[in-house]
Amino acid sequence: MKFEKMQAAGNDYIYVNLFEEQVDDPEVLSRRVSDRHFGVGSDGLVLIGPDEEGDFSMKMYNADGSEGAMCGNAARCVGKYLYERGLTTKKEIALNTKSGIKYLLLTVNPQNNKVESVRINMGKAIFSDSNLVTIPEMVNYPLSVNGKECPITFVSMGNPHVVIFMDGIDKLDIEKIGSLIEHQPLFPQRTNVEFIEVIDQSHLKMRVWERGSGETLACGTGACASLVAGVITGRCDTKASVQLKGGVLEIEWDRDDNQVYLTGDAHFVFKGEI
Ligand SMILES: N[C@H](CCC[C@H](N)C(=O)O)C(=O)O
Repeated sequence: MKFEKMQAAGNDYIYVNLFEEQVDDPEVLSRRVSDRHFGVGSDGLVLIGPDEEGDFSMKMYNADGSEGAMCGNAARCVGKYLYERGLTTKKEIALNTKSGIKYLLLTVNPQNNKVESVRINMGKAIFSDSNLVTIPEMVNYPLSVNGKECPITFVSMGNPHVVIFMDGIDKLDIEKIGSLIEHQPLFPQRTNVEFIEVIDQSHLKMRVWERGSGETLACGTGACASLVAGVITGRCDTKASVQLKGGVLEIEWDRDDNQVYLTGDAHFVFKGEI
């Protein structure tokens, strides 16, 4: 099976083109390729395929094999893959995901015809979803973690996110606290967790603990959820740069229409065959 490894802000996935390859058990394949010692090494697996409703489809799996409904960093990589590998000449692509159709806008360098950045309409930020969280509208909700009260804000971007504003995120024991929150019974499908330091109104610094993959260098949906949580708790503007371990993402929330936009780059790392 042929694959390509791509990364966006250091969030790396193995990409398989279903127009050419067949994948029978994506959950097993994701666990196998993601392993950084016994596999290729990635945060998960992404499958690119045909679609009846949108132009193409994207499916994403975490490193533990669980399926994620949406992935902002992978969606940008898929845009670059589709254009540069010749599957489309469109610069506006409707990508169908488990959380609905997302619209991608590619910025292409006319000199070399390479995709320099991708802007995605990530859709609505949702504050209550009984499938994802048992308490509606958790804004600065005092969650008890390890016997300590920790104010959390819940935002779904199609997938669940818990946002925590705090100082000193560099020193945080994210393995411990991230995993504890991921598995809280409040979140029936587990949750992604973002730790945010507010630099100023338009600059956030973030570390992320991803459901099913552990700490990753970036999370697009997480950056969107964090900006929205920052706005509703009065900490930042509706447009901000989010600095992650693996790069910077630009996020904008059109509050009137409740549409969140994510912009950032995407890169090929290598091609391989297993
Ligand atoms: N890294 C991804 C999100 C993966 C989410 C996944 N961990 C889940 O919801 O289970 C992003 O850029 O949006």
